[in-house]
Amino acid sequence: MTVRVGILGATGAVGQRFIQLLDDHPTFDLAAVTASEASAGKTYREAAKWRVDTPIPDDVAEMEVVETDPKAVPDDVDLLFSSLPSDVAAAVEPPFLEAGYVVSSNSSNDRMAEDVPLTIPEINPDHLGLIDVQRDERGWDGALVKNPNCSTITMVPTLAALDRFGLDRAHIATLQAVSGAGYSGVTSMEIIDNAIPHIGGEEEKMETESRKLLGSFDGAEVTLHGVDVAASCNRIPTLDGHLENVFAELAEDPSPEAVREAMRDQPAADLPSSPDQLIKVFDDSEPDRPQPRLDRTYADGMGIVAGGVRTTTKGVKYNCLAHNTIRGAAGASILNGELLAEEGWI
Ligand SMILES: NC(=O)C1=CN([C@@H]2O[C@H](COP(=O)(O)OP(=O)(O)OC[C@H]3O[C@@H](n4cnc5c(N)ncnc54)[C@H](OP(=O)(O)O)[C@@H]3O)[C@@H](O)[C@H]2O)C=CC1
Ligand SMILES: N[C@@H](CC(=O)OP(=O)(O)O)C(=O)O
Repeated sequence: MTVRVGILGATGAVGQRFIQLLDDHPTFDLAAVTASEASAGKTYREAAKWRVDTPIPDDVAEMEVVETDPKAVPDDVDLLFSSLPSDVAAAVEPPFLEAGYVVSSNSSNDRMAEDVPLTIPEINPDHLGLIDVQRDERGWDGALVKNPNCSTITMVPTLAALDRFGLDRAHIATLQAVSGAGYSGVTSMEIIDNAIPHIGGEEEKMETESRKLLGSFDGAEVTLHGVDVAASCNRIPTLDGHLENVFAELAEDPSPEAVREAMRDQPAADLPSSPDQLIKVFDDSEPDRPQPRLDRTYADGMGIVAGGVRTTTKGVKYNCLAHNTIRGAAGASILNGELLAEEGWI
């Protein structure tokens, strides 16, 4: 079955990743690209300052960019991906939902709303059931599904694997790539030869979104997981790939090998963009992995890579990494779109 898709905010950094990842997608056919009024009416090639490392697909280059308005998007588009600034998304997504579109959104607004599924297909696919609650409460014909923040999605699959040992507490320090801040987010004068120990709002997102993702859904509401999460976020001068140091306190006392096995056993999803093995784990023979430059393209950027598993007095510490604009952004929304299609929500 072919699904006709559109991208809201298609000219931006994440929008460009959507276009790259949707090129040659087995079932999704790109039919609409939107951006701001300043870009509307131009061809995509004219409107987008293309910065992705593969060329703009020929058919997309000549597409007309339209306004981010339900009236400008063809009615026969089945699924919209959203990569708008969150304040814009908060204003613009509801009219699309009222008009009956299903929106798989990467923007941070409404991630913690009680009736909005915040989903990683390999971790909490059942939370999509919140769509029925959402439709009842909001009267929308469409549906809104969110993927998490890029730093959150990097660690949550590893925490899910640790939960079999009784996950009590997780403390995390991040080393985040500059692409996470967008093309103009940090200047070269700020970041070269430097590290910035603050990323606005990021720590709160990691601390709350992770508990929702790991929480349980009873058909009516999500109960947050009881794990105590504390994060400290740092920007460093890598281009792509967020690396994180995790310190997890556990009820049980597993060996590093048992932890590595649990991470390797964390199930993948049977979806077109899901990796065959969700978490790749380095053992003791390569204690200096994962590294952003060497490991961010694991599984075409859709996988999680972990390593350096060591015991502590109350549990384990380890490092994990994911590609922030692929697994952490556009790829995460596409995977949610694939799950929506697979489960018949579109
Ligand atoms: N960069 C990253 O790694 C990550 C980003 N995100 C999130 O994804 C979202 C997009 O980020 P990013 O791609 O970096 O942002 P960009 O600023 O690069 O792109 C924003 C997009 O939104 C469009 N837009 C801006 N204002 C309006 C408006 N008023 N009406 C309609 N369209 C508008 C822009 O169009 P135009 O070109 O015409 O201005 C552009 O297409 C954000 O919410 C961000 O927080 C999430 C995870 C990672
Ligand atoms: N804050 C993230 C990127 C981002 O935009 O996150 P969010 O999707 O939560 O807005 C970073 O700097 O790496």
